[in-house]
Amino acid sequence: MNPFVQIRRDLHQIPELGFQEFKTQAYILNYLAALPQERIEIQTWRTGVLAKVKGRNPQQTIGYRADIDALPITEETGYEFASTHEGLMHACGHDMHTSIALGILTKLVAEPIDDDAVFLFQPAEEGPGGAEPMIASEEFRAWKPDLVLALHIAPEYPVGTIATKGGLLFANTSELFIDVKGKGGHAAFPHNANDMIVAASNLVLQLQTIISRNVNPLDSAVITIGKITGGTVQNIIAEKARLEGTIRTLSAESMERVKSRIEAVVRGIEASFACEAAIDYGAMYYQVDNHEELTAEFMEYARTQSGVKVVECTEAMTGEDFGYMLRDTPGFMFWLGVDSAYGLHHAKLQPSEDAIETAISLVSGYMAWKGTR
Ligand SMILES: CC(=O)N[C@@H](CCC[C@H](N)C(=O)O)C(=O)O
Repeated sequence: MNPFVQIRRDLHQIPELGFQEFKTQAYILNYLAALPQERIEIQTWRTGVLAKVKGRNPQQTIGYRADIDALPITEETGYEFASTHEGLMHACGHDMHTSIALGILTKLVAEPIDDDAVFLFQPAEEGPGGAEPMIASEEFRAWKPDLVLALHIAPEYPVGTIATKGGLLFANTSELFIDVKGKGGHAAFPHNANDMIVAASNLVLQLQTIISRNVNPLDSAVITIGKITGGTVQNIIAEKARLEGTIRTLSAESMERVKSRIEAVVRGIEASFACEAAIDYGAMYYQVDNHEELTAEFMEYARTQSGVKVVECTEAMTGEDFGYMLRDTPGFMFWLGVDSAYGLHHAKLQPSEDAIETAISLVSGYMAWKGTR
């Protein structure tokens, strides 16, 4: 078996949430410690790792970023190597991302290039966001790359296909938490209470009218409420309820417009249900804006590689805090086909492990081509 498939399986068994990636960090550090050390320098930052592979005659630093955190999902893959952490799963492919990054790094240690390469094993992509504070850290600034790249697995594409485009690739995101508080009471006497289950249900539906009635149909936006909690038992009117969701827009300006409409709708719910409501926007991610020339150059390079099919895709409403790295440093992200019947954030996501070798060979080849004179 390809050693990086085994690494992916090891990581798959120990999924951890953002900024709690202690075992994952230890795994990465152990792996790096077992490599020949002459060209490697290592720093840790919170639960992340930064690893430099020194080049033979460096004129620039090429950055490669992999996110390492997991999601609060109970796995249903039936894998022999399923998650051993109850309620947590690598359901967004970050186990694949991390093993691929270790594979590329290993290749550059064995076959050094001229330029320095910095590998950023970044915590907390799913939330609350590790890229922005990592960029601000002394550790990152000491090794700031001149260009940076990353990939994300794509269940909908076959293995061997990569997809990307210059310019906007992923949306602006903002988490959304809304708490409503009314008056609880006996289920039989609704007129003596203010039922927050009914208020929250109305709110969910009214939020969707922002997308259908307030956003220009030619400018896409998404509001998804992924979780509703409230109440205690079936025959007590709920005093409180909480909606948890996310907002996606194609520009920072439409994010502001959507938020101002959310605030108006929430004020309306307060008035009509005689309740109090509080909005918290949680973590926000800046759009992933691929550098036009570097992306075009990478796509051209990838087209010359046997077994690689390059697709020019459209932008997607997914979010990625890698957008902050690209706001700071030129570079790009691309989708890596992994051919899974179940999509990202699904309990049955099963990315094809054949894509690990494809990605290691494509990206290490590109970095060698870009970083050797
Ligand atoms: C690639 C991917 O699936 N990224 C996540 C990023 C989540 C950001 C944040 N927690 C939010 O929900 O807004 C995504 O859901 O797109």
